[in-house]
Amino acid sequence: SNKYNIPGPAVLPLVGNGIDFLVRRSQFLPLLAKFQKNFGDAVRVYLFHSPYVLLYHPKYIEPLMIDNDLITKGKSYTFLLDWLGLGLLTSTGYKWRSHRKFLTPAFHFNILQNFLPVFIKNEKVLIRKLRTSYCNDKSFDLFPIIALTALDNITESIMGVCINAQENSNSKYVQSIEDLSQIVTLRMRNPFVAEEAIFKLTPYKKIQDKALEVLHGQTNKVIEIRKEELRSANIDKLSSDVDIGMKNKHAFLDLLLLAEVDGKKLDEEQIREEVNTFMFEGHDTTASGMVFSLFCMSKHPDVQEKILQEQKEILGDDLAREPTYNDLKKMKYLGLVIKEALRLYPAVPLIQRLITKDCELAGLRVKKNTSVIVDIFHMQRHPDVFDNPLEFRPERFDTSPTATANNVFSWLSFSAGPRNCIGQKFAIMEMKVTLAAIVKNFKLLPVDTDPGLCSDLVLRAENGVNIKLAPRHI
Ligand code: HEM
Repeated sequence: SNKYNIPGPAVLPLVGNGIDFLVRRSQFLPLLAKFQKNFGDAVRVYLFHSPYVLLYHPKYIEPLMIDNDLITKGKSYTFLLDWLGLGLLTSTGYKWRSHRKFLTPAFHFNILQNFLPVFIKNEKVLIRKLRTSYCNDKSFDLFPIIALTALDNITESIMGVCINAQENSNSKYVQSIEDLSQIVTLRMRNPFVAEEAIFKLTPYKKIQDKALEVLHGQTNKVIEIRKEELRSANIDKLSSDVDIGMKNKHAFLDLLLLAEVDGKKLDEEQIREEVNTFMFEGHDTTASGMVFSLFCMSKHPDVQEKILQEQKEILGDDLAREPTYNDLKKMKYLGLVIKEALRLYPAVPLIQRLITKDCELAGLRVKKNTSVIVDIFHMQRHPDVFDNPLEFRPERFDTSPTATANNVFSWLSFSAGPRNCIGQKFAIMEMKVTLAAIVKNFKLLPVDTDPGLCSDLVLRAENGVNIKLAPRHI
């Protein structure tokens, strides 16, 4: 019997609907679309004996996102634990609450302003790379290139350590992130490989171990470099809370290394968990966001012209001038372009919560221990939520939106409620700096291949996100 008043496909003994989920990575989003088409905006499925509910409409999603008790992440996040441990993304309860409170000041806009020179420096390296190696008749995949820019941005800003990944073009780190993301999401879909005993027998286990060695090696290196800098400067504690909040004498990493939570410094493991979490969550997301924004722009030359026009209005005669924080705030149209690109191509396409108490979501009965998948990707393409949802039209966010689109829960690219993205302002700032520079320097030309979208933790593309570049002269 269905103790849920939620429709879904017929459930087989033992495997549940697990067989349906055995699809190629680029077929997972289409599978979720098929469930929505067949059963509506809320669908119940079972992966083996574990119940999942898929939500596609803001009316069901809103009550979930605003509930201060429903802050525990879904079952699928367990596959991230070997990599990220229980950092801010994956933890719950008191640990999450106290770390969130403790880390929030590090994302105050006073601090973010100090990152502007970092973003500009790395944008310049990117422009030089693009001009010398990619500005020709050949199409190329943006993702690995932009991922290195984003990696340098996060490492140098919040970690306070310079690794020059763009110039050393050591893409072992980026490759490892991609390998791990694919393995982790495979385990989220495939209930067989999900089992630790089976996973260990597959070749994926070896690939995962190798990738973890690279990623953890990198985070350990970053922590060691910063520790050494603090040691040689004789700094062993923060002189006051305002060091972080207002004056930014210290990077985010120093907060982890020096500050106290409940009268105690964080232990080594807690520090590593947060560094791994922020290194990943702080660069792969913005990389995806920038790459798909550029992809959308490549198909819309008029949008590029409008961005350029806005740049001219803001920067005046000298289009090559470095933008100030104030200039960034004035880039309203570019902001709309990013918002619209993230609507169609949300960098985090799916999120999940574990329901920790029997509850009702706008009439849906959801039992304790159900994992609820919020399908941000399809919700943001829902024809009841956005007019002509597949059309790329940045202006849609400018004029008064339709009644349903007005709901803040109809645009969830950064999630909402207590577990929303802590890095939203950081991300928008980084994306504005980088995207404006690219549009000023190049014409983006479309390439006619289907990217083959994959929800591999962040939105990626099986066939790459390809464009061509032609020079502009500014
Ligand atoms: C375009 C860029 C970004 C997008 C679309 C994005 C999106 C999201 C989303 C949807 C969540 C909720 C995840 C969940 O419920 O499991 C989230 C959480 C989070 N994001 Fe972002 N993010 C972006 C950039 C960043 C950046 C730049 C940072 C760090 C500097 C960051 C750090 C985090 C962290 C730590 C969390 C967990 C917060 C918590 O649970 O308290 N993100 N992000």
